[in-house]
Amino acid sequence: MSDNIDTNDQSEGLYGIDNAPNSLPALAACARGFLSESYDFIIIGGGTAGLAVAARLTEDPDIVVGVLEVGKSRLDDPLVDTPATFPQLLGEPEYDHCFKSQPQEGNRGIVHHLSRGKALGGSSAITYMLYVRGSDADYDDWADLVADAQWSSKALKPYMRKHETLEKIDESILDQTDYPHIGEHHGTTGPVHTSFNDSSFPIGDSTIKALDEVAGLSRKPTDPWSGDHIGFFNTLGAVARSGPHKGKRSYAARGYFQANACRPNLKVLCEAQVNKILLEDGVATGVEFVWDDMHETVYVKKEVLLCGGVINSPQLLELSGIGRPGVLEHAGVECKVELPGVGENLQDHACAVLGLDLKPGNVTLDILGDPDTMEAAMKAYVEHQRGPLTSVASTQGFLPYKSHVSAEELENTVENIRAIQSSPDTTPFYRRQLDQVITHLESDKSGNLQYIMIPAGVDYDAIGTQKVFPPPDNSGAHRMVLATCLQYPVSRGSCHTKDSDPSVHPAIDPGFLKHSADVTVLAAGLHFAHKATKTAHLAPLIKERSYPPASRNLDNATDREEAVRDWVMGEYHLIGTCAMGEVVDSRLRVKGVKGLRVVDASVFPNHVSGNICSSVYTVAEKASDLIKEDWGIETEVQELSKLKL
Ligand SMILES: Cc1cc2nc3c(=O)[nH]c(=O)nc-3n(C[C@H](O)[C@H](O)[C@H](O)COP(=O)(O)OP(=O)(O)OC[C@H]3O[C@@H](n4cnc5c(N)ncnc54)[C@H](O)[C@@H]3O)c2cc1C
Repeated sequence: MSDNIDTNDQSEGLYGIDNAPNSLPALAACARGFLSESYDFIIIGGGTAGLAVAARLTEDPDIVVGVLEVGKSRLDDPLVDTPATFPQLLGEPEYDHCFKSQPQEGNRGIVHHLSRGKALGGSSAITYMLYVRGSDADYDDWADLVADAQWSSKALKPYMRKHETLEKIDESILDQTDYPHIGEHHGTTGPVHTSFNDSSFPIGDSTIKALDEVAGLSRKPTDPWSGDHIGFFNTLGAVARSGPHKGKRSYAARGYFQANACRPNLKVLCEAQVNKILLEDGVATGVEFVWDDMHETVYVKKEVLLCGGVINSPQLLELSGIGRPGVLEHAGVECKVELPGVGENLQDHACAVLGLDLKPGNVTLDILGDPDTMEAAMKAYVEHQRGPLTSVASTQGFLPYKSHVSAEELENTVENIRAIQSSPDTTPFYRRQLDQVITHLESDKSGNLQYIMIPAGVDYDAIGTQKVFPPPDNSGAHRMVLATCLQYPVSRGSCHTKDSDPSVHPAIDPGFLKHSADVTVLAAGLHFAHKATKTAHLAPLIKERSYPPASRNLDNATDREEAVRDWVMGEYHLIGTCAMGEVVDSRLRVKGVKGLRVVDASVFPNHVSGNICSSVYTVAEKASDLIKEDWGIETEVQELSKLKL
């Protein structure tokens, strides 16, 4: 790790203030308090991106920002703060919007529960906290799609660093072979703290060795956060390891909001549901919201910034009359701005899994089912803010699809995709996206497939309730899951409002396995993972495979594809429903409307390889500078450009 990282340095002032309620003056107690201000910017959604933008814009004391968030503040809620308790948040309406998908035809008609954070901090409050970045090619793809070099990997790197504080690796990790990192690609003063677990399971090391062996890899990625993450390693988590929030989740509400909650020019109203963006002559002038059953209106002096996330941002555009005319007519909403891309291009990373029961003597998080061990873990957490309750599932890595298949198989997969490109129904945008997917498939360096080892069991019947990660029981059994996740899907879904009533959830189709090329690629990944379980590093540790069932012979190609069709789940990485290039321009302004931008995961024009929260923070940091530039507010761009990258 670079010597210049001082994790105790809180001088930036973005982190680590007292958490007592009276230290959060920016949190409005009621709608009247919120409405007593007049705002330059209104931000819809105090989530991952929304709070980042609010923090950056209010660095200028003359800019007044109001944030409306439908969820509650969960600052100091132990279920949010304690990394190991994240599964308990999923499927709980107090924390999760609990969306449901349309039946997924590519996946046996299954209806998926789609978690989205409903809290100050949004989905960053309920993630499993893996801190991963995309590869350089991903952001260069964005820049190509929107014809704007400002979105290239080179241009975004300062923003990757800006949101992060990399913490020191724990001294108790003696063998650091699988913990690669180089300081120069990491931030030292950002609001989001990232760290490695302070303990590890031997099964994680065995898994990395097994995956390395089957991949034929002898090298480790130099720094998987540098833009090249091919290979297997222990990843970072968004968990603080020092300071007043040691051992807790590091997320937008903590790093971007709480740290700035004394700013007089920032107001946040929670439990406020925005129902509509007001448009006058093509200009966004304010929003209508409901708080405690009261309908309120707030007007804005400069811009409305829509940060409602990948489901609610397109829904709100449509409820406000911006979108595809047929969709709006069907929902009973008058069309004010025709914008056919709204709600289209929905993508997620679909995952297939191998469930493995381990032989006695192996230890996973299931150990927490033993009351004595749990008591010891709680003690370590309460007294020292460390131990298994502060851990994330860190064993993971990426490989190119090309490394898994023969030249002929690769060609067949590519031909299958080219067939879509030649269809007259394929939009020019999708055609160009598919060019990028093909380039990734043909590359030796592209992370088409991500592998994640979860040291715990999964309930395969719970996909519709999101209770897929059951609490550990006291049976003494130890289980692990090896997930294979598709990073550049060909399939596209959509998210459209069904009704002019904002409380009706939109129709959400994540499009899992809609196109057979996605099944082919995932099945190749599943084969690779299956082979890893047969190596001398893993085979002696495994009692039996619990999933897919033994009736699926994973040495057989047809069975592998059927196994993928039987069960996939999303990686919670929904993106793209207000895509840059289609719905917003490269300055994130909604096309055909003045005074309205979208800033959240919905603007990603195409998918990236890896978990996406870091990319959302990066987009928000970039957007903040774009907004500042457009309004003549001083930015840090010059200062950033001086940083050595
Ligand atoms: C369960 C889960 C696990 C994940 N795990 C990881 C992980 O380990 N690593 C990783 O990198 N990524 C992970 N992700 C993905 C990542 O967290 C999200 O992609 C990212 O946080 C999305 O940020 P956003 O700003 O687009 O939306 P959000 O953070 O969801 O913010 C949207 C906000 O808008 C609010 N809102 C919506 N509608 C309205 C309205 N009408 N009025 C007022 N407020 C509204 C919402 O309540 C929410 O707070 C995970 C996501 C989930 C859901």
